[in-house]
This record gives sequence, structure tokens and C-alpha cells, in this order.
Amino acid sequence: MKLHFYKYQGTGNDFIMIDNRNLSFPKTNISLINKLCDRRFGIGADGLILLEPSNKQDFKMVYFNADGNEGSMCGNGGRCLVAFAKQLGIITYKTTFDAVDGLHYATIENNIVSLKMIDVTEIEIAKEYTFLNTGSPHHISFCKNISTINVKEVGSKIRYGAPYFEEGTNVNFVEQLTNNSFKVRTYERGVEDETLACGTGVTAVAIAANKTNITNSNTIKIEVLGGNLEVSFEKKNTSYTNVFLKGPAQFVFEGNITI
Ligand SMILES: N[C@@H](CCC[C@H](N)C(=O)O)C(=O)O
Repeated sequence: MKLHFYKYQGTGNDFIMIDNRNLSFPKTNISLINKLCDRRFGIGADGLILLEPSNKQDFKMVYFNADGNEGSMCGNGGRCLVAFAKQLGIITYKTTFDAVDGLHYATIENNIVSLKMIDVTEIEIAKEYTFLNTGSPHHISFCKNISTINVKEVGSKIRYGAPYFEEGTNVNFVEQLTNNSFKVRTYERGVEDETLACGTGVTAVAIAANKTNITNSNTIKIEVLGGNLEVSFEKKNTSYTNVFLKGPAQFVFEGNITI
């Protein structure tokens, strides 16, 4: 059987997109999804996303990590899916869609997608790290110089170690550049490697930096290996609300693959 796919990337976090409005994609086939994401034996990507019908919203996002398992929310994947929905003619410049963590509102203009993320209230501040969930779980470690860190090795130890163990977490290493700008490198759970960017990760970094008084800004610029992202939010008492993740989302190529 031939599968038509589209490839997108958002600051180098790359995804296979499938128009699954007819619900024909075999989504319980973990090894197939894992193989499609393989960079040598398949198309190659950090994850695979199905665009499915939704009863009340414009569409539904179903996200799988490169290991083939259904993941939690993916911020860059969500931004790329908005660009894909525009390419398919489902939306024009704004949308609301369903995802695993709830509804997401987004706008798109000239390939720049601004995606509303979930509100965040619970933030754990430990001595060595901050932990919070922005749709996906994120461990955040502020460091002096992130360019020398072996992100795969150190990130993997944290991801599989206490208190996360098998369920795991994504791990972000953060260096402050100015009051409101940071450089971030992320180890992604489900890819089990460093990726060039992580949207829920940089969202978590911006909130963690504000919560721990590392910055007093509510518009944070973040440099990742694959480009630049911006996170903005409002702080209401102990909650972070109207959280937006903004950056480029680009179509790369499309094709057919025999499955
Ligand atoms: N790349 C993603 C994060 C994806 C979620 C993650 N790998 C997980 O399931 O833990 C992003 O842009 O947010």
C-alpha cells in the first residue's frame, strides 16, 4: 500500500504529516511509525503527526514520537500542523484544534505560527532543577555554558533516573544570554536524543525563568540549535495563562512511500 506523506519542520524539529481525515492510517502499528521516522530506513523525522477530523474544531492532532509511541503534546509539531492544515485548505489564517492536552488556538501569517499553549499552575522548584508540564513534562536545568554539555548522555541519565524513571521526562539545558533571552538545548523523550528544538520545552523554560526570578520579562526570546522561538505569557496570581509559542513552521517536501 502507498502512503502519501508531507514533511514539515519548525526550527529544525521535523515531522512527517499525514492527512488522516479518512482514518485509514494504521495508528496502532508502532513499528511502522518507528520505521517511517527512521533517518536511514524511512523518511526520517523526530515525530509523526496525523491530521484527523474533529466534531467541533477545525481538526484533531494525533502525535507520535519517533519511537512509534503516541506522545504528549508537541509544541513545534502543533505549529507545523497548523501550516499543514493551511496547505490542505482546511483553514486560512486562524484555527482552533483538538490535541491530547485540550484545545489549541493558533494564527498563521507568512509561515510564522503563534500557538496558544495550556495554562500552567504547578511548578516544582528543586535545588538543581525546575520541573513543569506544558503539555509535555520538562526538567529544566540552568547552566553557565551549554555548548560543552553532552546533551544525549547527560539528558538520558536524567530522563531515566529518579524521580522520573520509565515514564520519563524531556530535559532542557538553559543558558541565559540577556534579561529576556536564553539559549536552550533539549534531550527529547521518545526520540531519546537531542533534537534541534522543542516547543513545549522552550515554553517550559520561559515560564521557569520567570517563576524563579531569573527574568522579570513576560516575552522571552529563545535561541535553539535550529533557529529562534518566542514565548509570551500573562502571570495571574500563581498561574501562567495566555501562553503563546511563536516561530517558523515550514513545508519541506512531500512524497509516497510503500508500507
Ligand atoms: N518536540 C516536542 C516535544 C514532544 C513531546 C515529547 N517528545 C514527549 O512526548 O515527551 C515539542 O516541540 O514540544
